[in-house]
Amino acid sequence: MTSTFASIHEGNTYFLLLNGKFVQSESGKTITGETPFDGTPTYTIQAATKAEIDRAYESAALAQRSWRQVALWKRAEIVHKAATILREHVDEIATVILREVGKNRKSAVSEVLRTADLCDYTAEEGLRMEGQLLVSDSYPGQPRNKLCLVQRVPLGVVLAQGPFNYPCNLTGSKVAPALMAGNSCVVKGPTQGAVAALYLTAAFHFAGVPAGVVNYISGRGSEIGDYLVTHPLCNCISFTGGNIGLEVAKKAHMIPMQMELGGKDAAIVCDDADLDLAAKCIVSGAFSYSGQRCTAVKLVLAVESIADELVQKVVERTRALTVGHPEDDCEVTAVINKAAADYAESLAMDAKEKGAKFLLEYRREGNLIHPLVVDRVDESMKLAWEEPFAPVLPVMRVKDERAAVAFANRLRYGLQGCVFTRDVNRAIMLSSEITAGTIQVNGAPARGPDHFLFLGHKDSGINAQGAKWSIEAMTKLKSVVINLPQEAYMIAN
Ligand SMILES: NC(=O)C1=CN([C@@H]2O[C@H](COP(=O)(O)OP(=O)(O)OC[C@H]3O[C@@H](n4cnc5c(N)ncnc54)[C@H](OP(=O)(O)O)[C@@H]3O)[C@@H](O)[C@H]2O)C=CC1
Ligand SMILES: O=C(O)[C@H](O)COP(=O)(O)O
Repeated sequence: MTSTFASIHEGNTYFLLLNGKFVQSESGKTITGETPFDGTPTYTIQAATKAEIDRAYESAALAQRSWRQVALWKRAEIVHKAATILREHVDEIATVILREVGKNRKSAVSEVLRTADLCDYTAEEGLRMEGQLLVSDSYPGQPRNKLCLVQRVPLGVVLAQGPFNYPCNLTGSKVAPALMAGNSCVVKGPTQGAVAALYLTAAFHFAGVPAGVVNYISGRGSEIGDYLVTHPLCNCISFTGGNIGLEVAKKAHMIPMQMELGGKDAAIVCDDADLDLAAKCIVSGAFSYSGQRCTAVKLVLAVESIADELVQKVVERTRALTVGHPEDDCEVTAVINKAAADYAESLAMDAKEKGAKFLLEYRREGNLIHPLVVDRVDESMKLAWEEPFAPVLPVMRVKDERAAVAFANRLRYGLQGCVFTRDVNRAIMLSSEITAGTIQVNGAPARGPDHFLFLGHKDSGINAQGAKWSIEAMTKLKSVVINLPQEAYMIAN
């Protein structure tokens, strides 16, 4: 059976989507990716030109004028259809994710299905995007002779830029709410993950959005990124990625932004914690998808009195992790590329040189770093502060939970964190004092489920994500005030 997606590529070469057409770039330039795990060629994508970026934005701006007047139920019907298309092609798309970003098959399948669920939920959330009616006499001294109708209105063209680690889900977490809000999209996929992001974008095209409502651009962010984010027809930037996002935010003009950036999520383990639970959450939190999650546990702050016992449990569980090829559903696989592996290695070696202890043998084959627990990390080490985005877990021992909170609050990031304690009051008190978007109590940091609030404080982001909040982030408020000739009270009897 021919795939719905047959027209997005020719053999191994994948196209741009401009104004409803899948095309090769006029640049004649392409980029061929390689698998993180064995360096074999994956797919060839287009290196778009500035003129093609202009066309994408122009098409999106024009199409949005009609799209914003498409009935909400119709928009929802199309977004639901996109979810169905994703489910119908889950294996095809999961294979692309596995090859492009080295995610094991089970997790890749889960990412696609999670994205379909996100689309369905967002469609329903968009249908119920409430307005508001205000009456003037609710304000002191006012008669009821004014009615204020408040609505959310679309921004126009949303630039949707996702990271490599969830090339389908984090692109979908932008496109679905953008469309439900009445916006159109220019999608720029991560170069490693570009084809998965193209599949996601194309799913909306095949679901029936009018030409120009979704457009897809590929090419190196370092080459075309500035042009994309400063484009005069860009009305909103929804960006997920690393510190580059901080630069993007500074370059962008006065437009709304939804920025989900890096994290250094700390796990605070109190002296009354359930250490088996804490160890389980820390190991899964630190090493799933090889630590390449913004919400990965990236620092353990263990109260000294329980640190030895906790570390022993963490090491035992870490030793049991499966390490190897994503096709074998191994939990730890190669990180995205050599530069990422080199960076993580440099952080680990810097810590070791400054006195930290490797509790497992350091092993690396190419981009595959075996899970490593680094104990007795202190603030002189880069690993205490920076984001490895790899299977390297630092443990810092602290006097008590107050010292743990104090250190966590010195981190530049404020995405998530987690607290392990049996005392709910203590959990609430500590969570309220930690400067982060979300604190998980007795659980690992996580963005999912995708209708939950998800946001970063400090250098971890601007604005918020999560079905409802993403729709809001891609709209503005607008009001119409009806001035009545005299007071008017609606009555029922
Ligand atoms: N808070 C969150 O929800 C998440 C945060 N992250 C963070 O992202 C990082 C890893 O993901 P990664 O993909 O490497 O992130 P990057 O920041 O490297 O890339 C994110 C996106 O920005 C693009 N880009 C690169 N340079 C520029 C530029 N100058 N202008 C505009 N866009 C540009 C990239 O394109 P290209 O691929 O072509 O370089 C990609 O599409 C980690 O720091 C992680 O913490 C990841 C996932 C979720
Ligand atoms: O990109 C990421 O790292 C995701 O936002 C993490 O999502 P998860 O916590 O649900 O895996």
